[in-house]
Amino acid sequence: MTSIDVQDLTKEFGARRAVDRLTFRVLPGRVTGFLGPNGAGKSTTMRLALGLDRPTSGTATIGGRPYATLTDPLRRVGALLDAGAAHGSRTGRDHLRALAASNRIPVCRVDEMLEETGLTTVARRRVKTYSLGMRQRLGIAAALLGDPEVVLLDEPSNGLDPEGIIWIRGLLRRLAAQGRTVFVSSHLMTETASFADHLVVLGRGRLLADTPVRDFIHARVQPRVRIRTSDTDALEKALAAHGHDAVEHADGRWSVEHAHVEDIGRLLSAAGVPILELVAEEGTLEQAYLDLTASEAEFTTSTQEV
Ligand SMILES: Nc1ncnc2c1ncn2[C@@H]1O[C@H](COP(=O)(O)OP(=O)(O)OP(=O)(O)O)[C@@H](O)[C@H]1O
Repeated sequence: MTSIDVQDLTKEFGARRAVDRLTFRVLPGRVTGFLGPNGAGKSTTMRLALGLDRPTSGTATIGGRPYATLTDPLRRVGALLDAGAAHGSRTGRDHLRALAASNRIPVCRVDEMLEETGLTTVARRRVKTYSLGMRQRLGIAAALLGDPEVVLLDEPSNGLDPEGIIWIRGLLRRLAAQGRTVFVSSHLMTETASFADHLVVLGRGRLLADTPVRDFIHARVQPRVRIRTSDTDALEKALAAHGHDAVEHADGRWSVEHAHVEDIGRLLSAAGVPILELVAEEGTLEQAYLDLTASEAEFTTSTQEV
């Protein structure tokens, strides 16, 4: 099993503590979203995990070993940190061929990855002529070239157009379904909610949450049910009998706060209330995240969710 293990990790830049006694694990078979506002320490944590920077204290290991000690690291761990990393005067294809050659990766992977990332038609163009989105795709192709078990991507949706964003979502889901360990940083909530199963949330270098996305939302945002009926008296009576308050809106719909659609649907059905519309209004990751950061002061490492 190849997990990423971060243990009591701290990184200081002069007097500034960018990463503060961070402990979490990123497990295989799921996409873990790495969230936090600008400057929270996400990139620094990824750089430490990849051995690009030295921790002040603590450890970050991959499959139990520091990245620097891995043999054939590109075949174990694929990373996208900076899409500008490719040499501008090389073609995209040559960039990948050079990486394959220096990492003992079969050259057939180059064309496969160009295809996978939608770059086949521009593969013979120099990288300096690429758009930001194309560079991002090339960075992802490079990360996946060695067929790695562990994938770390820092803001992979950067510069991608809507079609690219849909593509990356599918790609991340596929990588996790293949059993890989997929760790993806972002500061875009809706985007992260669309691909992540699990979340690690940072605030000012500290761990604020390490929890499944679903639990993260449910713990912070109360669900609501919206109803439309042709018999409002029966609706109000049935809800009141079960201790629910219904609020009528100008458009004729009713809503019930703090309620699950399964419960409301069942009780209205049992009471014979005609239902024209029944909608679950689940909280969003954005609402949950804002709730968390608003109460950030209450969170310490002793109350973190694991
Ligand atoms: N090489 C460095 N020297 C000094 N300070 C640094 C260095 N790298 C990062 N920092 C500081 O560490 C903190 C964490 O930065 P980091 O880039 O890890 O955050 P981030 O969560 O990735 O943010 P963003 O979403 O903006 O990329 C910031 O205050 C940043 O200014």
